[in-house]
Amino acid sequence: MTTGTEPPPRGAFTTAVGDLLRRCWQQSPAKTLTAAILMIASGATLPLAAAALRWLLDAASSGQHGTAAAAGGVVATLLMAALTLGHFAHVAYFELAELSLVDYDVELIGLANGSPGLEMHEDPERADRLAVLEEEIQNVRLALEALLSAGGLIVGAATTATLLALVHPVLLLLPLVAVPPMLAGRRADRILDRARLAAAAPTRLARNLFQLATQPATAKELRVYGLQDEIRRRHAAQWRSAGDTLWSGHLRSSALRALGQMSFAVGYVGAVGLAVREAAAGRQSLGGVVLIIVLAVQVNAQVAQTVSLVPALQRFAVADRRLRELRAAAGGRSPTGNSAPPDRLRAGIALRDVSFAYPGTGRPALRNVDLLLPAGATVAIVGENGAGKTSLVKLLCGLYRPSHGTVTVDGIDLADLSLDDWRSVVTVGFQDFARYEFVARETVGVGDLPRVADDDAVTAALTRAGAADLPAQLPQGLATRLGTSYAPGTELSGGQWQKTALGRTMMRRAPLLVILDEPTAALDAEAEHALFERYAAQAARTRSYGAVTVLVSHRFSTVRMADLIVVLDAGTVTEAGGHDELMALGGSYATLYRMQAGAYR
Ligand SMILES: Nc1ncnc2c1ncn2[C@@H]1O[C@H](COP(=O)(O)OP(=O)(O)OP(=O)(O)O)[C@@H](O)[C@H]1O
Repeated sequence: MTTGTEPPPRGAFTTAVGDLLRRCWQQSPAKTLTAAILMIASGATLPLAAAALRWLLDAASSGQHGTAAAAGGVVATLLMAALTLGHFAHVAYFELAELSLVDYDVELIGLANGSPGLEMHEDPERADRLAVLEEEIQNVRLALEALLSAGGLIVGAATTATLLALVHPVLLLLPLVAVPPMLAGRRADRILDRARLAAAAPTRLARNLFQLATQPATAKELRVYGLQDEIRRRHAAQWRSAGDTLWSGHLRSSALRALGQMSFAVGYVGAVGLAVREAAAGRQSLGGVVLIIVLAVQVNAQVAQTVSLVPALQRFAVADRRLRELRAAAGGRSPTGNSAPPDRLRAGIALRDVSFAYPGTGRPALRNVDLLLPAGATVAIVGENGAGKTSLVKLLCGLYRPSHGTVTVDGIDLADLSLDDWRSVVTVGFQDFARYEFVARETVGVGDLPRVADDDAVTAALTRAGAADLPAQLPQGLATRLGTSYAPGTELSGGQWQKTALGRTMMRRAPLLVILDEPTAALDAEAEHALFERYAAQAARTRSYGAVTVLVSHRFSTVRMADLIVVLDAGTVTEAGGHDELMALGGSYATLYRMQAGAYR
């Protein structure tokens, strides 16, 4: 992967332009053609109007009044066309850009969530790139306008060059003085790109802090701990840091652009001098002199426009390159196999010498784990904070691949399974479950998308999850819109949100793996115990087809019912067995169990 601070590789520019045009064409061929024709036509009108002006002046100065009147009509028509064609083109490409923007957004959502694993979200470098890209891709309207204007400019510049060559060949050198501003513009843009990338991390952090400071979920803690000023201070510091970086980037790039423009100014003064000398020597008519002065002004405008267009196109080329890199990264890592999972488990899920470190950390979260989750068993995983319980769950879901060792499902390596198919038979209640601000029915129903709107299925899932009372607590039952972040709805308590998450885990009809990774923290010990009993009862039902139920909890009193209890410590399995077996062993499980049991007495 190239870094964002490098210039776009050769060909990136044409690839980006090709990509944009292809996307526009796919959205609407008619609008793409209309916008292109109108912009190109508007590019030729001004130089042609200058030629018509010369015709008008020469005819008028030689007393040919009829010809002068006809030329005047042509000048007026061309000027009107120059002033209006761009506006009509604008109507066409504006809608085209909106359509393309939606298309880019859809692709970005797909890329952020499309990789089989979590790399896109948990690798800070890629998260930064995604944040920059989300912002830059919004410039697609400017890029499209720049691209169409560039088409018009090419036609305009060719017409202008032909007219200049006809008057005096040396004037063809005029566009050459456009080269330094263009080079300066490219360099200035690279400086700006580097500054944007450097400012991405503090900007992201500042936005996080802003959300932290404004979300209802955190409002209580901020007040109790008196964190408002601290968060405000940190937020301001991050914005300042991002702002300073961007300001310095803008300053340096603007200075460079101004320097480039100066070189054109010198060329323009030379062209006007030449026109005056030609007239003084009697080698040019009045019309010819005016043509040189008008065309030189147009060359100036064309160059200024080119210089102003290049950054928009370059920025777009950089964004397009980032998009390609993200596409490659999303498709390149964690490729998924295509074997189908078994329809029932016979042996179970086995971890063989599994070690795992999160990308970029080098510090193993799991080390040499050997474990069999037997078919039909209820397995409890216990361990201190940071012991590796959630990491183990993520590996079981195929959200990450082990750095070493294998996870097999009835002997089939998880890496060979189609992850989509595997996940269609896995259901998980995560510790940090999502709060979908949909109507309640859908918030639960997304646990089994084909039945998202099936009231009976949702009600049955809530009942199995011990949350049958939830719909009655909502003003419009399952039709109640939940949450208040985006639309007026009903805010739920922490425990109620948790119930929606638990309901989701009960939506799938015949899962092979059911995981509860501490989604019960908002429930009291008694409620958690009752809930785990439900899951154990559910496990008895699913045992017939070998489903494995995994419960992660810190509450030892509720995990004792599991068939197998696994104790994790600093990423390794230190004890595994049934409750009685582990109590007899007298190890850390027995000690912690007695401690917790004592606390409840
Ligand atoms: N996304 C991540 N990137 C890098 N390191 C991580 C990430 N998530 C967890 N870790 C690290 O991996 C180790 C194991 O974390 P894990 O979340 O698996 O622990 P846990 O047993 O589930 O803890 P808890 O009981 O607090 O939920 C910890 O050292 C943690 O800091």
